[in-house]
Amino acid sequence: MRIGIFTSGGDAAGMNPALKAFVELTLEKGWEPFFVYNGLEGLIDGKIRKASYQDVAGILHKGGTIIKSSRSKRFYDYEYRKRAYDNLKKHDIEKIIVLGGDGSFRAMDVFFEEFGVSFAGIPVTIDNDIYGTDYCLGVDTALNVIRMLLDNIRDTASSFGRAFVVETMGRECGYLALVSSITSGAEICVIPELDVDFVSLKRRLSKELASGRGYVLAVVAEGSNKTQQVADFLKNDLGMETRITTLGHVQRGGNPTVFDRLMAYKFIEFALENLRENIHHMVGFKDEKFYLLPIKDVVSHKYKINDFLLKLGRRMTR
Ligand SMILES: Nc1ncnc2c1ncn2[C@@H]1O[C@H](COP(=O)(O)OP(=O)(O)OP(=O)(O)O)[C@@H](O)[C@H]1O
Ligand SMILES: O=P(O)(O)OC[C@H]1O[C@](O)(CO)[C@@H](O)[C@@H]1O
Repeated sequence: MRIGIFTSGGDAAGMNPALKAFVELTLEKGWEPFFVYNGLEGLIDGKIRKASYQDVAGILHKGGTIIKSSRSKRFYDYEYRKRAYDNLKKHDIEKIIVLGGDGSFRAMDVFFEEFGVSFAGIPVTIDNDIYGTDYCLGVDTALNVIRMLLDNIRDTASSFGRAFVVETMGRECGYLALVSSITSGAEICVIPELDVDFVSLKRRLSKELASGRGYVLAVVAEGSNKTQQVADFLKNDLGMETRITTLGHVQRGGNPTVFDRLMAYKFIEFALENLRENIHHMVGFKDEKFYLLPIKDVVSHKYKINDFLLKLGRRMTR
């Protein structure tokens, strides 16, 4: 059997370990692994090549994706999806594994409906915002990168007695900011999922500053659109010298953590075990178990951060 794999949407650490696992496990099964380079764009342009052990040697520790990723305007048009299908047929590729976010799964579901190409989607995004899975590959590495950066910022914040507002990525989802706030001991956490009570915040932090607090760390999710507002609050309401740090794309890079490397293998193994005829599902990880969820269910629901984490985060919003 010939199986293709591609990476799509925002890259995340864990993609390379997953590609390595894919090639090794596919060959072990006596199947033929193919790389589709450059995501959906490469599928349209026929950038498809048989993969070998050599291709995946020495990539386990690398962030990003050695086969490149893309977002594709053309894939929204039937004409280009047909071209993509013809490319797969040319190589006799029967099934696909896609490493990406729910946008990429949606794209492949449309493709499945039109051409019957079976596929398994593995959730890979630093945003950890996909319905049906507690964990998306790459989020652990991103959280560790953010942790390191927040520790560094704390060093300078405490040295100067300043307030820092640190903006994380995550699109509309506050997961990265929330978990980072909790695990870095931030004083303020602002995410789209929680309301902020600036009056209570002022009361609490004024008291803390009066009794010796030397600096303030606020972590703000990009999706809340409140970075400037929080900075203005710290400056005007608390009278603190304030700086904003937007972490940006540094959060997407870095070598994958042990956890992401291990999970990459587990996701791929489960996907290959279940890559049967007519599969058009995502491999989810819930309650410590892997399972399959139809893409229709994935894309018709919104991911919700679990209540326990939200409860911990709420203490930093007031
Ligand atoms: N309904 C659709 N029909 C055809 N193609 C689609 C559709 N939805 C998404 N796509 C394709 O999937 C690509 C990837 O989607 P998107 O940019 O949302 O990234 P993602 O996979 O969700 O990853 P991330 O959000 O982490 O960057 C889009 O650029 C587009 O080419
Ligand atoms: O790389 P781009 O196109 O600037 O996209 C950035 C977006 O991608 C992500 O890094 C991953 O979805 C988001 O957190 C962020 O909003």
